[in-house]
Amino acid sequence: MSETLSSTPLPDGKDIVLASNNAGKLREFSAILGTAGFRMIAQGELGVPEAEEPYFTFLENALAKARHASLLTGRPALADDSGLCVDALAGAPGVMSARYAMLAGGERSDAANNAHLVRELQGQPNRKARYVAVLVYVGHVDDPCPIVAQGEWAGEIVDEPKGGNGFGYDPHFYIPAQGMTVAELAPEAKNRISHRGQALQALLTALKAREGAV
Ligand SMILES: O=P(O)(O)OP(=O)(O)OP(=O)(O)OC[C@H]1O[C@@H](n2cnc3c(O)ncnc32)[C@H](O)[C@@H]1O
Ligand SMILES: [Mg+2]
Repeated sequence: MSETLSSTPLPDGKDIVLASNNAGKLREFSAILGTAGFRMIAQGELGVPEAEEPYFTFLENALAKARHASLLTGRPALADDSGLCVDALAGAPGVMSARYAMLAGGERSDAANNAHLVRELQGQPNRKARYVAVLVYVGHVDDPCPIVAQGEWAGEIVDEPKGGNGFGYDPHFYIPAQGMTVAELAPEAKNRISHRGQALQALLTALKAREGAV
């Protein structure tokens, strides 16, 4: 394996590198895992550049991102590959959620992705969709037993954006049970019930068991 970016061991064994550059995800990770006694360090703070995400499943991309961060830092790493899967679009944008508009010749931004999504669903009565998050934790780059956790959250795509919270597709992702879009939900409410929140709770249980903390 190649040189790590930093060889200085951290004093606390509970430091985990968050293998993500998405500020929205990092906020949600820190809010949930911070209260569980794990200190999160964003990979950007350690100089880790964006990893390649060449695969067609969330699982493979998440594993690639976690290994990449662990390889370059020499530390445990946690990655999240997630996205929006729309029934009427055969599961698209799926693993391409972050690059949806870009792959159609537009820019890489939440605004462009949302505009592209609304266009693609024009005249389509079936609005069912779900968010999916797959989390992978590796204790080290060659960890033969990564911890994997998955969460899903069902909703409907609405044309009119509503709300200012969250990130990504949240202003267009309506949750019938809540009667509002995810961007209208308080951040704590989203973290409690979201795809990422569910996956993180499962991951935490497994992580604590591995740490011998339960
Ligand atoms: O790979 P990293 O660095 O973690 O950041 P990213 O934004 O590229 O993340 P992904 O490759 O996993 O792509 C996920 C995209 O799916 C969307 N997404 C995932 N979770 C979401 C959420 O909770 N709310 C809104 N959109 C979400 C959003 O557009 C993300 O950019
Ligand atoms: Mg990405």
